[in-house]
Amino acid sequence: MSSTEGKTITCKAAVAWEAGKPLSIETVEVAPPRDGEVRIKILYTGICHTDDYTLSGKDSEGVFPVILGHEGGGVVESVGAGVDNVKVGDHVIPLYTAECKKCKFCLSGKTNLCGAVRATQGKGVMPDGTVRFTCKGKEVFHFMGTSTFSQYTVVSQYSVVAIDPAASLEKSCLLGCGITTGYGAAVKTPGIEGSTVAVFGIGCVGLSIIQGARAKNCSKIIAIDVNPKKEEWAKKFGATDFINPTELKGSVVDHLVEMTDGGLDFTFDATGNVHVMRQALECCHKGWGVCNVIGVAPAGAEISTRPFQLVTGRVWKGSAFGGVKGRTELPGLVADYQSGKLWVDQFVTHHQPLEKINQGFDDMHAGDCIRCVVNMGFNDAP
Ligand SMILES: NC(=O)C1=CN([C@@H]2O[C@H](COP(=O)(O)OP(=O)(O)OC[C@H]3O[C@@H](n4cnc5c(N)ncnc54)[C@H](O)[C@@H]3O)[C@@H](O)[C@H]2O)C=CC1
Ligand SMILES: N[C@@H](CCC(=O)N[C@@H](CSC=O)C(=O)NCC(=O)O)C(=O)O
Ligand SMILES: [Zn+2]
Ligand SMILES: [Zn+2]
Repeated sequence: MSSTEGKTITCKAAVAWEAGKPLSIETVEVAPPRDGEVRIKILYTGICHTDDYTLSGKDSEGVFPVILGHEGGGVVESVGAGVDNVKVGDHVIPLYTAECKKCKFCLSGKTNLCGAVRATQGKGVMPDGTVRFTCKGKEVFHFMGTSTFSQYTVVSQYSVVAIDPAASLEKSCLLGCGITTGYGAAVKTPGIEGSTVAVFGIGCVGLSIIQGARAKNCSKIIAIDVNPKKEEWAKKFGATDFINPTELKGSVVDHLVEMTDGGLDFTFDATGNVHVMRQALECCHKGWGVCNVIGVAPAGAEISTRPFQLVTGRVWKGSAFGGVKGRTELPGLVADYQSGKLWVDQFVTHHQPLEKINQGFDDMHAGDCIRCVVNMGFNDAP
């Protein structure tokens, strides 16, 4: 039993008081976990573009004040009644895509989406409709069921998975979102083995798609990005070609169709730009090309194309968290990282302490950052 079990913990967190403003490092109170909940000491967290997107005010589910963050790694501090999937001291990764293993979605065998906590998660509250965070006497909302920008957070038992304690949490926290999202989206695509692939947007997600496509021996892996610095990154991860659309005379779609004798077998959008999503569909091969939308677009944005693109056999689909079931499959990805099969360390380009988390957001915008890992400030962190 930990000395803090059953008690409110006072700790540091980065609070987003309102949209469009920098985060504020505050002293917050974190209430004990209730039935079916887990309180986690967060040691490290990545900063994902989705945190930035919600902070910007463009997220239709955005609520403030809130503690953002969903790419964390930590240690279980205490558990509420009825929790049997993790225990105090376990090394864990919080899961923004929960897995209850008993809802209609989880039992369908068709999706990694889970219905157990998603509705309350989207409102920034725990499954019982209340919050565990307070700051300066005000209630603070949760984010994506994880809120990893706090030294301690509370999550549903369905939103956490234990991993091998021998794995570095400083690195494997990135499996909580970006790497798993891209790698899973690629390797779980039926028929991708040996095929031709185009990846739009070469950030953490895009590089992870390339990594997955390489693992599946794709014959052509074309990386597309408007940032010329991404060519070296894309080639390092396994891209066979790189295109900067701003350097082309004609359209990127025409160029890709010509390069691939009629179009790609599989394409992926990892930009969040709806115009790019259209390009990613329209460069697919007639009759069978499949476009997977992964990027998150602002509230109100819509995708469009001529229905003829679909009539002639192209498919538009999407995926969240790479189609990966977190509690069932994430420990396997951690094992793949430990064995060297899955690159993770290579994604970490920047580090910041919690006090400088806003600098981490600036790093992300600078164009040469793949992932910034934030150290939450525990001197005993492994
Ligand atoms: N569906 C899901 O489960 C998840 C979705 N996301 C979303 O995926 C997207 C990518 O995330 P990150 O890799 O972290 O972002 P990132 O910002 O690191 O990478 C995006 C890349 O797209 C490039 N880009 C921007 N406009 C472009 C254009 N017009 N054409 C080609 N390239 C362009 C940028 O230069 C950048 O390199 C974001 O929208 C993020 O919110 C992230 C994680 C999970
Ligand atoms: N709140 C947003 C939805 C954002 C979104 O699509 N999120 C992805 C994960 S992005 C991670 O970095 C996701 O998991 N989607 C599935 C889900 O159930 O949320 C909005 O309202 O647009
Ligand atoms: Zn993310
Ligand atoms: Zn479920």
